[in-house]
Amino acid sequence: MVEVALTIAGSDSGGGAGIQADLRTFAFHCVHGTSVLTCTTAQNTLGVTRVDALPPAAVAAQVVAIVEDIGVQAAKTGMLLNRDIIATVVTQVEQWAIAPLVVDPVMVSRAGHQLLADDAIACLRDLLVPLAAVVTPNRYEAQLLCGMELKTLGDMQQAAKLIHAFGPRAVLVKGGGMPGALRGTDVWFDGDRFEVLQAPVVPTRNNHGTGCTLSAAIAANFARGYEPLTAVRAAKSYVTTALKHALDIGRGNGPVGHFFPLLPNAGAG
Ligand SMILES: Nc1ncnc2c1ncn2[C@@H]1O[C@H](COP(=O)(O)OP(=O)(O)OP(=O)(O)O)[C@@H](O)[C@H]1O
Ligand SMILES: Cc1ncc(COP(=O)(O)O)c(N)n1
Repeated sequence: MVEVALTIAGSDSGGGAGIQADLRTFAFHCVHGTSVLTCTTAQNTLGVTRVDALPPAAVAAQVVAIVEDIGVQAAKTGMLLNRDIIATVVTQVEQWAIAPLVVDPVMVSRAGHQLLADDAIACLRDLLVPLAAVVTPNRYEAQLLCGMELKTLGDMQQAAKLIHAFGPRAVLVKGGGMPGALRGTDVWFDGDRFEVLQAPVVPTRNNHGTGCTLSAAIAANFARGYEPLTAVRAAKSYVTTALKHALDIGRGNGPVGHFFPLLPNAGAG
């Protein structure tokens, strides 16, 4: 059987994050990737210069085309941009019972560009997050979702608990934006147990797309039938390897290397 995963996300013209990172991640995991585009970004390693939304009806039609014919074993959401697109995605996920769903609550790019309208945060939190098998906020997104500042491991655990109360089955608070050794540390909470997932900090500025890659790898592992925590552990290990093989391209933050670990003479970025 061929496993199929779906990403509902934005396009990154520079190829480092968004749909492009998700599809490469699915392919690396030998899972067929389907995609629903929510918007295009004019983007490179330095930042985002323009964002154009797709009409919500175009988003809905892409979902229908995929689920009516192909079907998916797991899905993830990334950049959803605005309230109308979020509401459309929620309707489609519910109507077609798309599950398990990984929600990456993308809000701001690594370079500081806003990727979600201010008035859409509550909509994402109240309508989409409760449908998630796993929601994967980074430091900044966790702060916006639960209203507390994150400085320590204890703060990450507290935030995971607060976000769990919004209704997802599990929360993974990611540490890429945390200080010191916490940069490679993520916190898992499923309502029952906490788990601290640790990886050595990879000393590279080429970290564009880490969050997209992690959530896509979790979805791919779900499609392959992994249990949630097993899916997350394997995905974290993949991101660490991809970071070690990040690409030194452009003048800003280059992308992680999704396939480069496989190539002979793959150099670390
Ligand atoms: N320098 C690093 N060394 C090791 N692991 C890292 C590093 N930076 C990020 N990570 C890991 O990468 C994953 C993604 O976390 P991060 O906090 O960077 O997400 P994000 O900010 O959503 O990413 P994105 O850049 O796609 O928005 C997490 O597992 C995190 O621990
Ligand atoms: C289309 C799109 N989706 C997601 C991100 C977040 O990734 P990052 O924080 O690495 O910029 C992005 N920059 N662009």
